[in-house]
Amino acid sequence: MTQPLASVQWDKELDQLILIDQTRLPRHIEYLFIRTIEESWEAIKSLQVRGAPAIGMTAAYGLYLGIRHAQNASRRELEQLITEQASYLASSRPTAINLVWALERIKTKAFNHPEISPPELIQLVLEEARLIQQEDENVCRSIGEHALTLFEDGIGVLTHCNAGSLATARYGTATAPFYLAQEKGWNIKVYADETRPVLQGSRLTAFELQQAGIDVTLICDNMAASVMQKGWIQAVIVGTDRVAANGDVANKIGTYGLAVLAKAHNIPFYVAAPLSSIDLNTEQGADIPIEEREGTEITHISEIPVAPAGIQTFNPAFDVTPSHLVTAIITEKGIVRGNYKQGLAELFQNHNIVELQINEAK
Ligand SMILES: CSC[C@H]1O[C@H](OP(=O)(O)O)[C@H](O)[C@@H]1O
Repeated sequence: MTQPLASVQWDKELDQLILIDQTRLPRHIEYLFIRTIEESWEAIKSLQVRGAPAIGMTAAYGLYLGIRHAQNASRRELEQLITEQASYLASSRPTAINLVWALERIKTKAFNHPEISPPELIQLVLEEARLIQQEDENVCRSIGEHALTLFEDGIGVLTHCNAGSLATARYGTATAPFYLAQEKGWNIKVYADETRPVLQGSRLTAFELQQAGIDVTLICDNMAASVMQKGWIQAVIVGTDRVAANGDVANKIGTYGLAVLAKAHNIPFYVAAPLSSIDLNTEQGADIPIEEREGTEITHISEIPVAPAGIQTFNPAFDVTPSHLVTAIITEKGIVRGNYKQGLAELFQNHNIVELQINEAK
């Protein structure tokens, strides 16, 4: 098995962030050397790095890049700068809660240490960013272990978009059970939706699973119903950008349709959700801000026009799946079913997870 590509790496020697440019995959494996907060913001905005956990990590490192030269600032000036730079990074994409979760986690940690000097505070921000990345790999593996209790050797599983190793520190969330099943010697047959318009499924999920030697079949989004009808799919598993307190799930556009199809075919529909993607401060899915992106993502593929010039477009990057269509939410702390409002709240309470007070422009 080829080790999955690490989409986000911190270069300690050169004090820089190294990203795989995911807009160039699968044809070209190219790296971006990020040295400023502006480059971090642009990498997130342009989907050079994408995937909720990966953009959270990138924002965390970007915050450090945005303050690292303020060694001579006063403590008060530095705290003000951290707040301003975090707000700037949060403006890059609105839906994935991991972005603001990572920034709020760092701010909370930093501001809870009034005794340390500005240079020490700058170093603390970097150390917390690195901790977020290190934890994410273990979180993804734990999600995979819990997800495997719901799968069997030899089943067919459909997934959407890329909630893979490229979207996280390693393993992915929705793809974690595929990597762990391979370690166990199981053969799970993965069906990957291409995921129009940006094609994260064909360009990224199919790429990374094929590289890993995992049995993956690429299908167009409009083929999902047929493969379900043929009986090839025993489960659907997707990632998420944000789970609301009631269990409604924001994820890549097309996820809601898959959930309806799964229900119609009596196929379980699972959501792999790290706690960092669960937002108990947002009551319901209707309150989750849905990013709308440029119409050129729809009208062009690799800069080749596939629609008439000037055509009107509607390009929401995400949709919301109501909780009643979700069979279970798989987290690193366990699997939640049924009454999600109660189950998610209990999960946080039982594991002493402090829900960060996230202030975001709605
Ligand atoms: C674990 S990745 C979660 C989520 O993020 C992706 O969106 P994007 O590619 O626009 O960043 C997709 O919705 C994944 O399911």
